[in-house]
Amino acid sequence: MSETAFTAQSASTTAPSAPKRSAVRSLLRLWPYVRPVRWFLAGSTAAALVASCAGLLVPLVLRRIVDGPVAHRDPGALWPLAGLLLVLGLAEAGLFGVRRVLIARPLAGVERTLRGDLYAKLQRLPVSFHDRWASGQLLSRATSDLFTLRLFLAFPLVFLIVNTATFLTGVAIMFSLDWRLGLVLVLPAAPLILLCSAFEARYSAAARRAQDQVGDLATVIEESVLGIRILKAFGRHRTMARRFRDQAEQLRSTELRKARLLADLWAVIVGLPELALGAALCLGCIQVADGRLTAGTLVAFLSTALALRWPVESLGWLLAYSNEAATASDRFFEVMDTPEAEQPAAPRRDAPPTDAPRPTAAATASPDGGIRFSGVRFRYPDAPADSPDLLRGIDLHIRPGETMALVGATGSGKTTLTALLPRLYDATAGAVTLDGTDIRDLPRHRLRELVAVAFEEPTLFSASVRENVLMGGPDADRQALDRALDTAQADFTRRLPDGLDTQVGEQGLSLSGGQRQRLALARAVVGSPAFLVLDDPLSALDVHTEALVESALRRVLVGTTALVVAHRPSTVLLADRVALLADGRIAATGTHQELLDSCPAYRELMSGEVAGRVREGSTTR
Ligand SMILES: Nc1ncnc2c1ncn2[C@@H]1O[C@H](COP(=O)(O)OP(=O)(O)OP(=O)(O)O)[C@@H](O)[C@H]1O
Repeated sequence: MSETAFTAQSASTTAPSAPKRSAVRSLLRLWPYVRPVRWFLAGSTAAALVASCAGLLVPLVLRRIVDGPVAHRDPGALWPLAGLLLVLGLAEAGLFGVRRVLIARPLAGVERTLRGDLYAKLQRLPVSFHDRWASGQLLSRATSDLFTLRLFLAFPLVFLIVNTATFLTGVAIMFSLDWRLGLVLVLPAAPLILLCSAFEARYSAAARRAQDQVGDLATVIEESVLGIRILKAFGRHRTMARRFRDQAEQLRSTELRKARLLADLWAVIVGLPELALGAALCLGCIQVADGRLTAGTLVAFLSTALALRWPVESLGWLLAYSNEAATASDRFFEVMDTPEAEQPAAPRRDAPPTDAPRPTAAATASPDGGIRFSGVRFRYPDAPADSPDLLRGIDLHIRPGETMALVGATGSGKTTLTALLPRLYDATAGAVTLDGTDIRDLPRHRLRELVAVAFEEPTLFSASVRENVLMGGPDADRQALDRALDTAQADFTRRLPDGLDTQVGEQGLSLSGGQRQRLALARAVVGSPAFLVLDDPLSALDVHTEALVESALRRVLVGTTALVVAHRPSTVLLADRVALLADGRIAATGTHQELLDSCPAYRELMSGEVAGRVREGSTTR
């Protein structure tokens, strides 16, 4: 992978965003995931609803107490009513507890399913998708966004329903107690509704910005952690810290904007009903003084109004959280809706059966055998529109059992060409065949069995040495594993504290570059692949180890058809023939000596000391 490619990748810190849809529509898209737990959700909502309504009965009991035992000075009649209050309180508390128990486990399951689907989708999406999306954006979608969705299903969704129902029931009770006082209290509803809809539009824009900024921040943190050595070595940690601070500052501003919006809404949501309550209190007192209302009814009315404070005041928080959940849902489905463009094509009529025995170099000596690129063109999806294709008609045949070195100037497209073979990218025109079969006709798993790859940048996973190597051939036995480690001169692994069971840290950070490269090479050869792609696999090795690996690798290459990207003459020497890539085409092929004799561009590429060393080396092969 060239430096330019890295820059392109890391620069795309903000993921493409989808068209805006309403919060309700965004949330409704979650229905397929919620459907399996709908009865738990309904049960939980019902429990909360009954609990809330039990709370609303309290003012009615209070009215009886005030107009009965209190007005008539009859303490004896108080006990049954006090008992009833106690039962109502206990029922309310108990039912809210039941609600939580009912919903906790099913919703954890929903979150797990969402996360599992997102992860599977990320695995299926083509490499070009990952080139475009910053990893922090994907990380934040898989973690904080899904957490937001679970919390929304557990609280705001339930309480939006419960609080609305409680509010309507409470208003009905207040109107039945005294319609004039009821009217005074519901008057602020109209401006509140208008305010809420204005709030929704503004808040959802801020919520989207904040969640995207969290993703950008995660990208900066991830890059800083992975690139800590480079940052320290170049003394760039302050620059990165400044970038982090800037991003964190932007996020802080957005969060403050959200808080301000919420505070404004909150002030009105709390202030208006308080004013209405004060007015109702004055009016109620006048009515009691006039004898048109009993004291008990006024107490019941005011208690009901106070009981409705939480449903009304929580509205701001519920709306805000629902908006964040709608944004999280949008962000989740932006990934899920991305087409997996590079679907396996329908097998062609002349395609071999997928369970055909694994071809070997010896068994495939037909003229069509080996690897053939025919008229292959390729351009990256995000390449500038006015730029020419990177590969502009590649015609190259690597015969069965042959090792072909691919050389070319830096940035000429060597890595890109090798990436077409395991279909990390698909050619935009032309065809690549393996033993005569178009690679698009091979199921992915079959293709990956046939072709093994070792990249210049060796990536290791947080797993044992054994697991890392066996990724290249899960069925390989102990001898095959030992052979692969010997080929890659990776006997250092046996001296690690736990031998092959030693965990190598994230990205193999605890190993040296050369050690990682050797493990990546062992991974490529462990499955005895029919076709091998090596992208400058020995670049990090010292001269002595390189010579040892080369001599062992020659024995492996005899049995496979291989394409080896070569920057160094010593790597060219591994090959039977060399292909020169220039201007998006194969400019020349031949043995190293033939090209040196006949191709000035090749001579130039291998000029000076390099050519001399190669010539020397070729005589010793
Ligand atoms: N993922 C990508 N998206 C867009 N453009 C890319 C991507 N990867 C590479 N490129 C572009 O393709 C060109 C060829 O890159 P490639 O890595 O194939 O070259 P190379 O010949 O292997 O270079 P080197 O010898 O330096 O490794 C680069 O100039 C780069 O601009």
